Amino acid sequence: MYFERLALLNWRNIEDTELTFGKRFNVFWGGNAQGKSNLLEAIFFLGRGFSPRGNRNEDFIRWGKTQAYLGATIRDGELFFKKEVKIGLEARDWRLDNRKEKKRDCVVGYFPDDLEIISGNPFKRRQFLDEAISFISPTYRLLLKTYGDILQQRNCLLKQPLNRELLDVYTEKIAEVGSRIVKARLKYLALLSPFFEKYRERIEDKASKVILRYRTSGYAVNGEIEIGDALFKALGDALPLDRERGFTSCGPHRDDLEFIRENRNLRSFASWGEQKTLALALRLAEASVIKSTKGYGVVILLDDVFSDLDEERRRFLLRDVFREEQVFITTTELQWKKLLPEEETRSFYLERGRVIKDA
Ligand SMILES: Nc1ncnc2c1ncn2[C@@H]1O[C@H](COP(=O)(O)OP(=O)(O)OP(=O)(O)O)[C@@H](O)[C@H]1O
Repeated sequence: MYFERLALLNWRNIEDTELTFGKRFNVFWGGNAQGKSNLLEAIFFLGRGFSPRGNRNEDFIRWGKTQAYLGATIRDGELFFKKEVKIGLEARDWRLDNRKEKKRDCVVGYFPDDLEIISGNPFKRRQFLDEAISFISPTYRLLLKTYGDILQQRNCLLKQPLNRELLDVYTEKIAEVGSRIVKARLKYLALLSPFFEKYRERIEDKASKVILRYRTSGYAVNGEIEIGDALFKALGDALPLDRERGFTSCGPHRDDLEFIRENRNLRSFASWGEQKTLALALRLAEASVIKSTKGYGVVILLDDVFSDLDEERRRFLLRDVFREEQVFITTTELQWKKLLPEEETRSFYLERGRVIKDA
């Protein structure tokens, strides 16, 4: 699958632009704050249906305007389709070949905000897991929705005078649906971890491994007791405190993913450089899981990755990792461009939201 054309109107600082991309490497370059990441974000938004940089319509729309438009022609083997979205201040209108439909495509992006997956609060890591799993398993998305609804109802009940019978029904439901979420996350981590370690090894300076460890919020997942039973018991034990606080304190909505090196949680110890390479390894692993489970290619977006990598690592990414995918790269300097195959590379120079050179 690859993006053949992209049209943008009033998307962030980009006024009105139409671009034709190459099947392999597409480089957006220029000075700081010219619109490179905005362009990359537009591709991600069209591909996946949400932005990695926020969710407010008014932020996507060019300041002073009331509507933005993105449209792309996407090729998939012999097929091609047109995907569009109009973003108003209040609503989004998705179209697929002129039909009202929203489709999720195989786009994986590394953006600088991804550092928060390593060092930010647990919500960021749960969000990473949930988005990645939902993409390969649409039923997981439904499961999350169901869980969210039950949780909300249980939290309401916790705040009301005790209705033990009804509360027990919701506790059972939380344990049942919650355990399915936890199992899906553990299964996903088992798929992700070997890829993550493979990429980490190649793009980090450190030899010591990083283990991805799922941390539950007060219930066991050690195989000795069924996860649903363990969660049910933990929910029961926490009930007096949960009623005092008015919310459910254990379950997948409170769990975390830990990055452990030499018994230390990197959330508190990773340097900025480590956070960056680990987050990059994680996104590359996410793409590899999609390829291995779905069996088809992924469009890769890399926002400001190359400036901090040495030549060996750049070469590894460009030659060993991305052998056939369409790759979009943003950069402020082009010294490393010689590593890209000239005949398979297109460059787009950006200045104040306008693409002024298409080499
Ligand atoms: N809704 C909007 N309307 C107009 N301009 C916007 C909007 N949202 C963001 N911008 C501006 O777009 C500009 C370009 O942002 P972008 O993140 O694409 O920069 P960049 O070229 O990737 O720069 P860097 O190399 O520094 O990351 C910024 O100055 C930002 O303030």
